[in-house]
Amino acid sequence: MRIDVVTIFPGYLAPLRESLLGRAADAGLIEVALHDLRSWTHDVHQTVDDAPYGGGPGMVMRPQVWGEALDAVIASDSRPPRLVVPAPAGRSFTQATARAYATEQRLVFACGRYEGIDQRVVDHYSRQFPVDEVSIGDYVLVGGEAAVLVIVEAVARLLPGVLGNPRSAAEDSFSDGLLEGPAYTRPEVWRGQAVPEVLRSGNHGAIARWRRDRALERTAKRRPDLLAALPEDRLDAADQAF
Ligand SMILES: CC(C)N1CCN(Cc2ccc(Cn3ccc4ccc(-c5n[nH]c(N)c5C#N)cc43)cc2)CC1
Repeated sequence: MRIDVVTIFPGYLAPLRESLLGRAADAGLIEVALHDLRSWTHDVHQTVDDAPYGGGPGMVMRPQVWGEALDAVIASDSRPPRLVVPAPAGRSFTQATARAYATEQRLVFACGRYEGIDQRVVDHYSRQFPVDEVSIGDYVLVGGEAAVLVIVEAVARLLPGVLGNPRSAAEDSFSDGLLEGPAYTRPEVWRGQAVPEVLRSGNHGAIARWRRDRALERTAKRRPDLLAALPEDRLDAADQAF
């Protein structure tokens, strides 16, 4: 997978080259290219923003510079892109979105700042490629860069060969629609707290049941919306207690 990120703060995306993603890049599983939006400005001040039509606070990012940048970046590789634009008003980015993006050959991220990017940029490219405006959560950030770090990590970990243990991605939260339950490791007792007996029993059936119960219990308490959204056939008779 090729990932291009256009931003006025390329240094913000440096973590994409660290650890998990760094190894994936070194292994050729992911190619990451960072592009400074200001490279496509033509004035001495490298202006990327202007006052909003209709008035209001803040500034909006100019369409001309984004158009020149995205034209150049998209043309730099033959793989067809999905353009991803993080935005507070975007559709929610979920694990299902991450799974869908993991099947793409190429993702191009447009990181806005200020009050966002002139809408005509999204409208223009939507006529040529799939374009998604996505939000990583119901809180307000200052720009799209943090969202790109989140999205790229959530997607990259699903790519074959990126995670040391592929079962992790298959069994983590949200994969079966539930939150995962509590996890434990040695020592058996820590500050007077013992590991639940069943996990040391060697009874794999009982362990699986206990883990399922804890996942259902936690989901019911913390994310009843996920439980309500589960298809009927995903809950068996033993689950009905939740
Ligand atoms: C004055 C008043 C009526 N306005 C009302 C609407 N407000 C919306 C507004 C607020 C902040 C920003 C800053 N910003 C620029 C680009 C950008 C990309 C993503 C995000 C972002 N924030 N939160 C997420 N989950 C995000 C994601 N993904 C934020 C971004 C842009 C836009 C702005 C203020």
